[in-house]
Amino acid sequence: MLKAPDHQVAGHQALDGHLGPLVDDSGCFYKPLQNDERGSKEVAFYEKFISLTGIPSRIRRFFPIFHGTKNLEASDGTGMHPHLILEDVVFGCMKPCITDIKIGSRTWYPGASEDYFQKCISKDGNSTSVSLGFRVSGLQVYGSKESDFWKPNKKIVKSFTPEDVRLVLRRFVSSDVVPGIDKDVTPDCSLASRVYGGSSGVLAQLSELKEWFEDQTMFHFNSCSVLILYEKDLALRGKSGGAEVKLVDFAHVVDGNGVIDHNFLGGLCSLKKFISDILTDTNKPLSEACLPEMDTSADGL
Ligand SMILES: Nc1ncnc2c1ncn2[C@@H]1O[C@H](COP(=O)(O)OP(=O)(O)OP(=O)(O)O)[C@@H](O)[C@H]1O
Ligand SMILES: O=P(O)(O)O[C@@H]1[C@H](O)[C@H](O)[C@@H](OP(=O)(O)O)[C@H](OP(=O)(O)O)[C@H]1O
Repeated sequence: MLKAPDHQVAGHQALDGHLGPLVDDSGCFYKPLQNDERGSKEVAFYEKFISLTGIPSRIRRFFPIFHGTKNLEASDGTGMHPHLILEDVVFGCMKPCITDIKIGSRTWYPGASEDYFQKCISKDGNSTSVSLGFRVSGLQVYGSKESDFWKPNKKIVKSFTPEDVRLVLRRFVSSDVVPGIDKDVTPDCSLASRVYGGSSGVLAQLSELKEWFEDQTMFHFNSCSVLILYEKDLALRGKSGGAEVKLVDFAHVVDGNGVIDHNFLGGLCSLKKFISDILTDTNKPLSEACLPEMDTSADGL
């Protein structure tokens, strides 16, 4: 039985008669091919990627497993439509905390139409992409109580300033979540070392990915996202929470032509620095930690 995903945080959604991804109960995520060349470009990327023999498994694990394509009844009611069959990276999670972070200070790609280029330039400049080299595209965070949950809407996410991003990445690893706009609550970051730290935590995974990006010149991952996810209840119980970093959205990947993807690499370095600052701060007494200034102008924070 196919249904809209319970834990999607960004992108096109299969709600209210729109075309969006579906999931089944055996761990597959079906992403509809977008009707323009984006869909076929994403399929071409996955096909090429799985055919390459030189990519080590420590890097492959960052990519959802690809099982080909299939015609399925589209979520918008328009009939059969081709879908990518991907591994559902949150399959089996009960309370996954997830954030989708679009990497790169620019999201346009060489050869894009003037309209697309202008759209990207505007979105990049009006978000943290240009200033930070990445932007948060969406997130959901659970708290320690059953009812605690925060999934800010698109409008709020789009208004995030660099300081908001600092705060959000701290809230993401705090035991309690304050939904909405309570600006007086300082995130406790009590799960930071379990989720972001350690030999298999988010920072270590980002470092592994960065090392690959310092060398790989096959692809340029324009407008691609890093998903960071972990299971809240496990982390609250003192475990790592199975923290994982995944890459998604390859509709604008182009040939690297023997040049490193400095746009992606720069964004990754910047994200790593944000995460490592949180880890450094959580190892300091609170009085010495560089907590972000609360931005009282941003609705929803
Ligand atoms: N393989 C996957 N398993 C589980 N969830 C996924 C997977 N791929 C994507 N998602 C979820 O779907 C969201 C959107 O994914 P993606 O960026 O691929 O879609 P899109 O519609 O192309 O987005 P955009 O509008 O940014 O181009 C992600 O933020 C994530 O929540
Ligand atoms: O940031 P938002 O508001 O969620 O906007 C979407 C986001 O920029 C996507 O990256 C983009 O898809 P592409 O990157 O594939 O162009 C999509 O374009 P679309 O609306 O034309 O599908 C936008 O709607």
